[in-house]
Amino acid sequence: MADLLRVADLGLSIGGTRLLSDVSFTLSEGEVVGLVGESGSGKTLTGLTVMGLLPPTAEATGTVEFQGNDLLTAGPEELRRLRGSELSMIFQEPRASLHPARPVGKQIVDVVRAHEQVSKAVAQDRACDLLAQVGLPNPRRTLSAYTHELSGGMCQRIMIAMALVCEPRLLLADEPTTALDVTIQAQIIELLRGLAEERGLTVLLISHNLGVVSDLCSRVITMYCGQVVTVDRTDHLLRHPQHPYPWALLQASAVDLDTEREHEWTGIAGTPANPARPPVGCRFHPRCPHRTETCESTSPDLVAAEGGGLTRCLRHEELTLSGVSA
Ligand SMILES: Nc1ncnc2c1ncn2[C@@H]1O[C@H](COP(=O)(O)OP(=O)(O)OP(=O)(O)O)[C@@H](O)[C@H]1O
Repeated sequence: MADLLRVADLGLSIGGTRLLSDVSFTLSEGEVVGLVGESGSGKTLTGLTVMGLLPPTAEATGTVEFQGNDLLTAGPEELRRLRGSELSMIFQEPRASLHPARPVGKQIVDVVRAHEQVSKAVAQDRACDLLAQVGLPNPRRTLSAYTHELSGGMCQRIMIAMALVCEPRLLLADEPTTALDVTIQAQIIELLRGLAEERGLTVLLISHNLGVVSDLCSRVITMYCGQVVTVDRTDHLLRHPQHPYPWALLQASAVDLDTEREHEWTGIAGTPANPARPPVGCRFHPRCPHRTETCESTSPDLVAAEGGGLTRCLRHEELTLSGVSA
């Protein structure tokens, strides 16, 4: 499959503070890929960089190639056009992204009419179709509802409907289920899975939750302290992590290998390193049970690992880290 997105050596500073370094990964057409890591590891900033939604004081280096065009050198007009036609992003708190004092139907109609030169009546029919496609019962009635009349899961379905207006090729979903209860989380994940399969939509699912990611994604990118530390197939990552960080994430989240669901989050010992002041050497070394003196002084590159993935661990060839036990 052709690469839809190719991020290479991405670095990002905001207001002179370095927050992302050497972020590299690819997404193929139609792939659903997870981007995981603890809070502050740089997942959202990576998504916002792809969308061109950074604050004015941001400076990005490297390349973010989408369908062969470098988004980092694209002008604001071109980025706006892409966001209106090829790229969409949904966020953690859907209610916060919707206007509380306007019926949701009007808000979807606005988005439709911002993209297509159609009458209000046609835009309303399109809004209704979209609500049906994201599994909302009674779409006509939902169009006239306000957010306070809808559940969090319904609001997220509406945000997904809005993200689909432009029929994007790539959907960035930033913690789309975190604010929802477990049953609704599963329904939203099923919806995303269906959309990816039926539309060939490429999805980058940003989450700290390995259970959610392992349910939906064929590959997983792990970030720590502003860097990508592994890229691997999900099944391989769960059984044979090639880096002590995803290994620790797996142990801490206790993913059950039989169901591939996360049942408890206990956290990793130690404090996440701050990307603005990263440790010398391997950024994970202060929390790594396998560190050596070399890890304290030598920065590892992202290199090929056993199983076909990539890892940023100096000791990956000698360590045998087994995944979580069922
Ligand atoms: N606009 C900004 N200005 C300065 N620092 C920022 C800005 N946005 C994010 N950061 C910092 O960059 C780092 C990465 O943030 P980011 O939001 O990408 O992390 P994350 O992995 O998505 O975490 P979370 O899961 O909590 O959303 C954090 O240390 C954060 O405080």
